[in-house]
Amino acid sequence: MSDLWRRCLERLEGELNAEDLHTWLMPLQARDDTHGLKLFAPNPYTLDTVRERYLARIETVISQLTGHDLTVRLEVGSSSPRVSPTGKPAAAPAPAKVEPVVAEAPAATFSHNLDPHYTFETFVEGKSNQLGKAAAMQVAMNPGRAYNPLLLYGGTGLGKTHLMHATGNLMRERNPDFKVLYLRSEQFVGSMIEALRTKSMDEFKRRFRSVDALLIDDIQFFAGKDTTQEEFFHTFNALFESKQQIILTCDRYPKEVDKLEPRLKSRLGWGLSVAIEPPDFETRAAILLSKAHDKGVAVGENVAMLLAKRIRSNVRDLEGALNTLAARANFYGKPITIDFAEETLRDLLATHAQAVTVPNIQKTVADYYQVRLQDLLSKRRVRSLARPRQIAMALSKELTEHSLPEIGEAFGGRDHTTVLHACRTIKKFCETDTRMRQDWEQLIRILTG
Ligand SMILES: Nc1ncnc2c1ncn2[C@@H]1O[C@H](COP(=O)(O)OP(=O)(O)OP(=O)(O)O)[C@@H](O)[C@H]1O
Repeated sequence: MSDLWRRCLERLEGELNAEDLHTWLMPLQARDDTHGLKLFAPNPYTLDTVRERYLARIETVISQLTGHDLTVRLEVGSSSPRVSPTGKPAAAPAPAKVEPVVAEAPAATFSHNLDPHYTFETFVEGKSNQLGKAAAMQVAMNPGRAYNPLLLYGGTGLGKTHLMHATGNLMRERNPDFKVLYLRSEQFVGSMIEALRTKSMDEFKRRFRSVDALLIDDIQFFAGKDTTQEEFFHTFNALFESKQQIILTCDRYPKEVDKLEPRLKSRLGWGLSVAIEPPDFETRAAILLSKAHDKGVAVGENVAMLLAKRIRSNVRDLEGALNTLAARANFYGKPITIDFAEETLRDLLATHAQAVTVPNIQKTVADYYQVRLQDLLSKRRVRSLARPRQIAMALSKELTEHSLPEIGEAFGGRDHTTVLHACRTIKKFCETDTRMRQDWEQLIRILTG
C-alpha cells in the first residue's frame, strides 16, 4: 500500500464515519507518482462523489503529512503501475516502482451511525411537525408494528433527519440490542455498487436484511437509478414481510418524484407518510432558544424573535445564523444584543429579505400558476385568476412588512378590506384543503429558500 495513502486514511478514519470511509475511500487504489498521488476509483460514480466530497480534505491531509502541496489526481481504473525503474511507462510488465494499494472493501461491519444529539428531547414540537413527531415516537415504541414504513417528507432543513435519528436512538435506548442501521441513500447506492464490483451481493443483502430497523435518508436520490431501486425494492419486501421497521425520508411526496418506479411508490404508501412543514414563527423562535440553550449561548427572546421573523427558509439556516452569532460574540467578547445581531448578520438578513418583495411575490405566484402577471394584477374576477391573486396578497402580508393598504395599492389599487378578505380566505383554505396548503408551503419555500 502506498504509505502516504495509508497514513492519509488513518487520519481520515478519525474524522469520517465508518460507513463513508468503507463506501467511498477504502475502495480507492493509490499510486504515488512524480507529481503527487494518484487515486483510482472503481467507477465514475465513486469518482464524482470522492471529488465532490472528499478531495479537498484529502489534499489538505496529504499536504500536512508531507509538508508540501502535492497534487492528488483522480481517475477511474485500477493502479496497475506498469512503470519502469526510471518511472516511465514500460511496455512489458515490470516491477512496480511504488507498490500499489489494492484496498478491497473489507467485509462491512455493523454500525448504527446514529447521531446521539438528535433525540426527541432536543426536537422542538410545533404545528408543522407535530404529526411527524407523534408518528416517529409510535414507531420507536412499537417498531415494525405501528407504521411500516414510516415516511417523513418535506423540504430541506426541516428536521426529517433529526426525527429519524431520534427514532433510532429511542429504539436503542429501549432495547440496546436492537440493530438500527441509518444510511443516506447515496451510501446505499455506493454500498451496492461496491458489492456489485466485488461480487459480494450476498453479503450486501445479508447485511441490509439482518437489521431490526433500516433508516434511509433522502430517497429522492434513488430516482432514475434502476438497479438501486430494484435492489431496494427486494430489501424493502424482505424487511416488511418479517416486520422489521423501515423509516425513510424524501424531499417531497414520493408520488411526485419522477423516475421512481411505480411499484416502489406503491410500497411506500403501505405505511404512513407524514409531511414535515416549515415551522411557523413561534416554533422557529422556540427552536432557536432551545438550540442556543443546548450550545450554552446566551440569546435573549428579542434576538430569537428577530431571527425567527427574518429567516423563514428552514431550521438549518436559522441554526447557521445562531452559530455565526455565537462565534462572533465569543471572538469579540460581546453579548448578543439586537444591535450586535443586526450588525453581524446584516448581509445574511439582507439576502433573506431580498427575495421577499411584493413584486417578487406577484411574479413567483404568476409563474407558479402559469398566469400572466398583468392578468394577476388586473380587475378580472375569473376564478383561475382570483385564487392566485388572493394567495399572492396573503403571501405579501405574511412575508413582507407592508400594510394592508400598501398591498392593496400594489395589486392594482385595491381596497385594504379586499386584502384582508384574501388573507382570511387563504388561511381558512389552508386549514381544510391539502392541495392549497401544499401550494402555500411550496410558494413560501420558493420565495424564502
Ligand atoms: N423541530 C426542530 N427542533 C430542533 N431542531 C430542529 C428542528 N427541526 C430542524 N431542526 C434542526 O435543523 C437542522 C436541520 O435538520 P435536518 O437535517 O433534520 O433536516 P432535513 O429535513 O433532514 O433536511 P435535508 O432534507 O436537507 O436532509 C438540524 O440541526 C436539526 O437538529
